[in-house]
Amino acid sequence: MTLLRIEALDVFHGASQVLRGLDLAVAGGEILCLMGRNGAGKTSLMRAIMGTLPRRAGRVLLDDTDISALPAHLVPRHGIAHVPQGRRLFAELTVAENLEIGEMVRHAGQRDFALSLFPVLGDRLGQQAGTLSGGEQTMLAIARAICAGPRVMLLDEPTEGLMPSAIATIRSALIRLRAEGVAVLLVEQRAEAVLAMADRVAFIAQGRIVAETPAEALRADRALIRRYVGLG
Ligand SMILES: Nc1ncnc2c1ncn2[C@@H]1O[C@H](COP(=O)(O)OP(=O)(O)OP(=O)(O)O)[C@@H](O)[C@H]1O
Repeated sequence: MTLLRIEALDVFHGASQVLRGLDLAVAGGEILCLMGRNGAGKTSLMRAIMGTLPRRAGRVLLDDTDISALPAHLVPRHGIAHVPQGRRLFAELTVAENLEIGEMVRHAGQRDFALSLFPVLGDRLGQQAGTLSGGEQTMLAIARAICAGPRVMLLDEPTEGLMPSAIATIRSALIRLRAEGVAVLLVEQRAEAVLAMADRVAFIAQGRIVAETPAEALRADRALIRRYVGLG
């Protein structure tokens, strides 16, 4: 069942239009990977869903409820969590304090679940977030998002630049979230990662979705990825 639906979204940066009538839907229990060239509008889409980038036109629906009019700070309370590029942790605060900030969003009682996905964080609750390794910081950003009890999770290239062991842990966590019925929208550029996780793949170019396909079709014919990313 569709949890997140984006309809005819127009977004501008100043005078330049970065999303053009963009439509996209993500179901609960689905990992949808968004692929596209640099500057295609992937990050802008995530920010527009969260309301941190203004929308000129179009709607964002969560479970058929229009949340477009909500101020950005209320969007997470409705169950959409965002793990942005750069993670936006509170570097001076401890692991435990960062998790508490996630919990304050919805009091969802998800801390133990989040820590079960990333046991290393449980061993480091008193450590300052800024002193964690890159992979651990990404795990903390995802764990903090999970603490808010999301039904929809947006992640912007979470495994970029990480070691294979951290990537594997994060991948397992996203697969667990899918099993819990969360709708996962993942910006991911590397074909291997997409093929390992995605149920469906949407390709964005110049602010529009130019193709959508079951990941199965890409697994059967990997050359399709290059063709689709080159579209537009
Ligand atoms: N703050 C900004 N001010 C003006 N233009 C911006 C701003 N942020 C992004 N843009 C422009 O909007 C377009 C879409 O950028 P966006 O970051 O959404 O793309 P992206 O697909 O996420 O790219 P990348 O893979 O490089 O992160 C690009 O042309 C970019 O130059």
